[in-house]
Amino acid sequence: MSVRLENVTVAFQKNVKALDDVSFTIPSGVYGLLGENGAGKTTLMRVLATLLKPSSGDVLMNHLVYRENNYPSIQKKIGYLPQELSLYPNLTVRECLEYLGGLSGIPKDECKKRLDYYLEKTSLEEHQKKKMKQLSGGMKRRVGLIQALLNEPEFLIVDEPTTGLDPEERIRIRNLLVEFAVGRTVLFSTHVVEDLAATCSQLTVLKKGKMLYSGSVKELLKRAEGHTWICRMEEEAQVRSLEQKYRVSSKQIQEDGMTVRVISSEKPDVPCSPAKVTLEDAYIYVSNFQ
Ligand SMILES: Nc1ncnc2c1ncn2[C@@H]1O[C@H](COP(=O)(O)OP(=O)(O)OP(=O)(O)O)[C@@H](O)[C@H]1O
Repeated sequence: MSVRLENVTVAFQKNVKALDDVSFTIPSGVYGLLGENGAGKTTLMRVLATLLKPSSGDVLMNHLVYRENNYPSIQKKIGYLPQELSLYPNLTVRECLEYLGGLSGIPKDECKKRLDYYLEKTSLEEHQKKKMKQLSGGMKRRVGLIQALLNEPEFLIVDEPTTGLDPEERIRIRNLLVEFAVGRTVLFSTHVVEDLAATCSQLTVLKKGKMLYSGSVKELLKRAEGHTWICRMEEEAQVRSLEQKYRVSSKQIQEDGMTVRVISSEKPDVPCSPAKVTLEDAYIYVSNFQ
């Protein structure tokens, strides 16, 4: 399954475009959607989930065009984890998911099997008898993910699925999404670059509604090659002056001074050496220099 956006624009008010002429194709596997706050990620996902009609442009799921008469067949193939989801506070985790499974028309025995599997995969087995209102934020996020997975959709759309999860749970959820994506399409939106570095080989970068990059992680890394530097500074004042001139992506204090990572089109005019590009560097490079 592949999903294609063609010149999609969403304008909430005149002159304010949450998405501005965005075109790219989401093939099967895990596909990343990266962008700062307000970049347009949630808007794009809502369009893909059929919850929002674009002001102009088209979306196609394989050859099926996103039009109201096609929505029922499109929606059957979609699972969606929105950024905010409130589920029945007085039901237990299991009751809530069984109810949602029933609404999706999943046969009872099959629903039970899937629930056992996904509750184990998301480490929620021991919490399944808790009421939804008793769960922590990270647990609610995982229940939300199960509701999106339960129907085993061909196209899974997940909006920041790892928010509020501890490091071990993050890794488990990322691995679950990679496993789930075999033979399916998963759109994974986040502003945590690390999550995408670990899961996907292709992505789109958005900024203020515009598409800055769409393609492979490899090609994105290549773009920042020769523009990432490691500078060694001895004094805090030197670091401050470097920060005023260049885009600093990270700083590390060491015994003999400070190591500063700089993203710059030209070699900084301080002692420095080229660094191996990370996805975070490449993201900062395309977001600021292209
Ligand atoms: N219903 C709405 N009405 C008016 N403006 C909106 C609406 N929804 C979103 N916007 C605006 O559209 C832009 C994109 O918002 P969106 O929520 O899609 O960004 P995002 O990339 O998901 O951000 P975040 O990472 O903070 O969740 C923002 O400027 C936002 O204020």
